[in-house]
Amino acid sequence: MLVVALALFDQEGRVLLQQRPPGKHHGGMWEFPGGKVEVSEKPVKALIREIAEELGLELDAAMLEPAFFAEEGTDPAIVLNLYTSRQPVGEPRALEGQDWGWFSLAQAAALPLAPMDRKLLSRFAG
Ligand SMILES: Nc1nc2c([nH]c(=O)n2[C@@H]2O[C@H](COP(=O)(O)OP(=O)(O)OP(=O)(O)O)[C@@H](O)[C@H]2O)c(=O)[nH]1
Repeated sequence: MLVVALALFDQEGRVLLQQRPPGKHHGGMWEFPGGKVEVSEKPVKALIREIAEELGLELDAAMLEPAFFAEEGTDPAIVLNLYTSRQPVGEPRALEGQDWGWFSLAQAAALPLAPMDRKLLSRFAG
């Protein structure tokens, strides 16, 4: 299964993270916003769709830079492709009622992060 996510940075170098809903897999843990790529969907299009659904932000493919990936050897295996964007995009809105915030890399590392998101975050710090 392919999942795409976004590390969106603000002007101060803080990154946007959101909290997964309780009751879901890794519920209550923090993650980069994003979601599953549907069959026949282009990964960048899936990311643009997910960010619009979750945060009400209209991104453009040209704003998205492929960064790192992480994988989990579950069945089915999950590959999480992370993109970055550092362009101003306006004020996010939590359209799914989720908690979210801007965090320095140190603040982000102190949160309870979903496992692949933690691996990906560490790539920025290192
Ligand atoms: N972001 C993230 N997702 C993970 C990790 N491990 C893991 O199995 N996943 C799975 O990857 C998928 C992420 O897609 P999603 O954010 O759209 O998932 P979701 O729970 O909203 O699922 P849904 O669309 O079926 O309601 C989920 O199935 C989630 O359980 C992880 O470490 N980080």
